Amino acid sequence: MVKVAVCGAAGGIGQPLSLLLKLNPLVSELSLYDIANSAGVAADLSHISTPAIVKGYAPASRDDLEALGSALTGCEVVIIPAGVPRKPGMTRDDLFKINAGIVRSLVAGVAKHCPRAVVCIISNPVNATVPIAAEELKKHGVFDPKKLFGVTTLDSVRAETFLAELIGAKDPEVLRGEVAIVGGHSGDTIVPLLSKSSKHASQIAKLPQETLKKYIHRVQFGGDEVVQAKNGAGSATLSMAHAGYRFAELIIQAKSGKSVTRSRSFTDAAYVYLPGIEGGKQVSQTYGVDYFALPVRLARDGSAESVDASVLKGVTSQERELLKIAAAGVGKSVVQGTNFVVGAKL
Ligand SMILES: NC(=O)C1=CN([C@@H]2O[C@H](COP(=O)(O)OP(=O)(O)OC[C@H]3O[C@@H](n4cnc5c(N)ncnc54)[C@H](O)[C@@H]3O)[C@@H](O)[C@H]2O)C=CC1
Ligand SMILES: O=C([O-])CC(=O)C(=O)O
Repeated sequence: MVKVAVCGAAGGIGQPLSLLLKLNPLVSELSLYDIANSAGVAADLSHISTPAIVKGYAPASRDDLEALGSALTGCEVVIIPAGVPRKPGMTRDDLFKINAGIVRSLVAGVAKHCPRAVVCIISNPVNATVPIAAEELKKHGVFDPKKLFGVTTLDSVRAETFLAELIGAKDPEVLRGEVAIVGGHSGDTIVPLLSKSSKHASQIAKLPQETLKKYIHRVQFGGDEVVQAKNGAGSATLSMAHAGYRFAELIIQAKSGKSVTRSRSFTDAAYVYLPGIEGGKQVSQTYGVDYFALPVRLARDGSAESVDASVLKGVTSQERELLKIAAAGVGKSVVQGTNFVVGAKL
């Protein structure tokens, strides 16, 4: 049984994500932290007849850190979807100004109150907020690279859904894990490696080049479709709650002793600190970046045992180009995120 915290639990992602977590019988307690309405969301979810005990926490004032401490104490998994979402015309990078500080303060709470927890960062721009989290954890002397994940599962979910449409697969679930998504989580840092698909390679090979090009672009910019359709009311929330839960569920299952292995024993990709995880160092050297999304294998404590660097071998020349572009974009965000903490005065 696992105690899980959601920080930003009353938001567009936080509410449905908390609902999905409440439905998981392996969750013993759900700590819902938000600066607004967490009590209401907790009261609502607490009426659902599943084992998880649900408690809501909110700070009494801007300087109140006690509620965050109470929410995080004893938590083994912390999921962070706190922060502002995009509006049409904005890039994820435009969110940095507000979300960088939010993520930093929440992760400081993790460092103090549950330093051994597995932390999943959803708040954008993920390419930069994960380095912020890493630097903040380092500052407190509790950084374990194996326990920090940037959640990029929505890119995999989209890749599977859009590919199912193209090859006429009625149930996109059959494509789960079929398209390795690597790089980062924004625009051209997202790289779907179609050449790595094994079971559906012949169907993919029949698709015209132009279709494949459009497919890659749609996976990279899928978030924009939702931002535009919501027209000022935010970005993906429901599909993100599903995706965030899909990744968190793997961690919860691993911690509960359930097998989470899928094809090639690697699960969904996540954005991680490469030098700290088996298999990551060489990718870091090859692409000149410390962070990259790669398929991860989870250990029994829900941490990253290793990353699957083999997906980057034997790619097509077009994919190699995409990887170079992604690495350049990720590199810039990593510098921005790192400097936010390292360069900032205490
Ligand atoms: N990683 C990914 O694939 C995706 C990431 N996102 C990102 O997730 C974030 C949240 O998106 P939404 O839920 O749609 O936004 P939202 O505005 O609906 O919810 C955000 C919640 O965070 C709370 N919050 C703000 N500051 C806080 C703090 N200091 N402590 C605790 N809670 C705080 C707000 O009160 C609000 O309830 C955005 O940054 C968005 O860009 C969105 C979709 C996909
Ligand atoms: O597009 C956004 O801003 C939200 C997001 O990360 C996504 O939907 O992939």
